[in-house]
Amino acid sequence: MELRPDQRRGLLIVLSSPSGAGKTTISRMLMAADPTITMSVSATTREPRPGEEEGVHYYFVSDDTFTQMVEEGEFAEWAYVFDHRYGSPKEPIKQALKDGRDILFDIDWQGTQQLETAFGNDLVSIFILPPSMRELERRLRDRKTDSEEVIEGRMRRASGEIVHWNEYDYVLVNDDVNECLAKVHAIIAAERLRKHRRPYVADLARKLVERPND
Ligand SMILES: Nc1ncnc2c1ncn2[C@@H]1O[C@H](COP(=O)(O)OP(=O)(O)OP(=O)(O)O)[C@@H](O)[C@H]1O
Ligand SMILES: Nc1nc2c(ncn2[C@@H]2O[C@H](COP(=O)(O)O)[C@@H](O)[C@H]2O)c(=O)[nH]1
Repeated sequence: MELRPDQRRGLLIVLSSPSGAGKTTISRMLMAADPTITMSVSATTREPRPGEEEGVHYYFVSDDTFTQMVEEGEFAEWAYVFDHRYGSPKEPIKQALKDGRDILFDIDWQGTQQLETAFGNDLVSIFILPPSMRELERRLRDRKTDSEEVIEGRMRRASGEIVHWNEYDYVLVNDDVNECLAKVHAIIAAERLRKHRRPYVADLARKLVERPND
């Protein structure tokens, strides 16, 4: 079959950060700017926040349902985060890779490690740092979605997430959100051009060498 110049493998794009650093905000801006990217919708055992919709932000499931999903091998990765379980369904990932579409994950470091093991070269991982712990706490409070107890728990666990920064391909500081978003766009644009994702260039180079007079 003839290869098209723009034909390439789909990309798994992972965003991780301590809670409140801005991955959800950046993911939504990215999706609005580039509708070719699909968001991976996780399943979680936590309660929905005001405004969160079933099947859009998460699949909200009971503990028993989550256990059943794990046992039936429905997750590409899953982990305990902040006393709840969260997992990325496997099927949409397989479909996206097959169709050459990019899929975006807002997951923690444990999930990133599992996806890296499973998908290796198809994954690009980005860690987002807040400019300071004080600003991280301000953002969590300003969001007004969590109780004092939840905010304190997330702040206590922030450094446990941040220590994994060096396991990621890229590390960005989300100070000005538009600047950070522009850097995420630049990373994705460059990653899409990497030679191992583009069978056309390998094929063209081979033909140019084999048939220099064509
Ligand atoms: N660069 C920024 N400057 C100021 N506020 C920001 C910035 N980026 C995000 N925020 C705000 O910080 C709050 C937390 O952001 P967001 O919900 O995107 O974080 P998160 O990393 O996805 O958190 P979680 O892991 O809990 O889902 C939101 O109210 C968001 O509007
Ligand atoms: N390993 C996974 N982590 C996930 C997944 N979905 C979300 N998350 C991470 O959980 C925390 C908390 O999220 P919140 O929506 O309750 O604020 C955050 O760090 C997410 O990145 C998942 O499927 N797997």
